[in-house]
Amino acid sequence: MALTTLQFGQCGNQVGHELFSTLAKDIHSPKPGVSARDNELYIQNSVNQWFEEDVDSKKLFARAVLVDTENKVVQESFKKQSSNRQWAYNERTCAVRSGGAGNNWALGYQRKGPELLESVSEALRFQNEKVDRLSGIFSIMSSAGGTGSGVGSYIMENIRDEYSKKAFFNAVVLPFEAGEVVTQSYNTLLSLAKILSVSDATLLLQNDHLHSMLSSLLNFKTVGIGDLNSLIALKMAGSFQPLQETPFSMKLNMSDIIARIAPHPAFKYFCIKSSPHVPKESRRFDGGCQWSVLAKHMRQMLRTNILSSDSVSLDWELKQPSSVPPSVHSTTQFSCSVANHLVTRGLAFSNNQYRPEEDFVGRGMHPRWAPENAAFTHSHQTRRFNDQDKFAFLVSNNSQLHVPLNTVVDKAWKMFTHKAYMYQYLRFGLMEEDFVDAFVKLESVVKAYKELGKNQMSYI
Ligand SMILES: Nc1nc2c(ncn2[C@@H]2O[C@H](COP(=O)(O)OP(=O)(O)OP(=O)(O)O)[C@@H](O)[C@H]2O)c(=O)[nH]1
Repeated sequence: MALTTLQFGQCGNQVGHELFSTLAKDIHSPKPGVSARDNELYIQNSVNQWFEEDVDSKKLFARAVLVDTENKVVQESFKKQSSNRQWAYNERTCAVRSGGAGNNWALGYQRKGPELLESVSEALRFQNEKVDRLSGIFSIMSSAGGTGSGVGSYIMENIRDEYSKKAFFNAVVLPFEAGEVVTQSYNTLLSLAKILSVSDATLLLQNDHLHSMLSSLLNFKTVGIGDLNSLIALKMAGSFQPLQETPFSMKLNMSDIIARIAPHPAFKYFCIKSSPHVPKESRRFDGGCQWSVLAKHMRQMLRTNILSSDSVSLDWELKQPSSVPPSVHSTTQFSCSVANHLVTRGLAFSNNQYRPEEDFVGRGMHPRWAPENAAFTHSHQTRRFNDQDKFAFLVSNNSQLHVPLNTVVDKAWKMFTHKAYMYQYLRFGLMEEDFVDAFVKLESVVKAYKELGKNQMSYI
């Protein structure tokens, strides 16, 4: 099953580059921990999903289209790969204009998007006609600038019909709350609202949260953009690299996961939680941790504080799993999930000792309308990942997602009531009604996720 990745703007291109580097590193892992045959099968599946392989040189070419309104980042991607012998981009799959999009969704959506549409469509066709079975289109962008958000939403909207039978999903990087772009809340609001009607599912990635993970779990003294991207790429690759059929877990590909994680049109967002993130020098730890401990730790990440309606009380993703069972406060409860998909990678998983569904399926963990067997799925892959014996990922669509979405709506609304920076958008043809429509759409999503949270049950 093949996917084509669309990389939009500075962030989309940098994250995309890091994703393909992580995938190539995983493919070429010197210590896969499985038989040569199983390793070969995994590599074949992974290459088919993400890359084109040159028959003679065996070099991998990313099945990607690079889109930007400035040449710089795309050029840098090509420069970086001249020293990289494992994989490359194909030069025919770039769609680039000059001038930038000035951190303005309206400039990106109204001007630059239409200018780029034809070359993006051509580049996509060039990539896709080489593929036997295309399963989906995966777009990556940030929401704060003008290109990722504006051009990204315009292109997604305008190519949707051509790929109406394919999984169509995207990853959006949300800006730092104390962000560097003054109009970032408007851009985020407008792009999330637009993408909502065209994407089957949207992975939300929060720069602030990723930053906290790197500083508190991996002890980074300073965190650069490249570090954030490595973590994003790790989460994506860990969740979407090939999985295997076992007696107790399901072999799902990326589009199966998307269909399961966002089964309802009102709940199309998801996040990826992962553990354990261990500094290299203390890697001894991860092999010693039981799968049951790791899976229970992942479940803790679904806890919220019932005394605070707006925030997650203790973020368990910022803690290392401990072999001591967590002490649980009566003030915490599980957030209600539309769906959770647990991916475990590494040492064999035996369900004689532990069945994760016992921890992830139960009273109040899912809305009443969600069939319990579909609301939680588990997939395993025995091949080692990221040079660790055990790594778990939780792809989760749960009520906590209302928090980052609500923050965006609140901040944008405060600016909108003062008409702040509106002229920048109106001069590119946007109208106040477009903002009002976007607020209505996103507020209804926030409300749906908040209501979902009311299904949650106190810990018993
Ligand atoms: N995680 C991550 N965030 C990034 C990266 N590059 C930029 N950002 C964030 O993305 C937002 C800015 O968006 P960009 O992608 O730079 O902008 P753009 O889409 O290229 O749009 P224009 O600059 O207006 O043409 C800010 O919130 C940055 O913090 C990156 O490589 N990784």
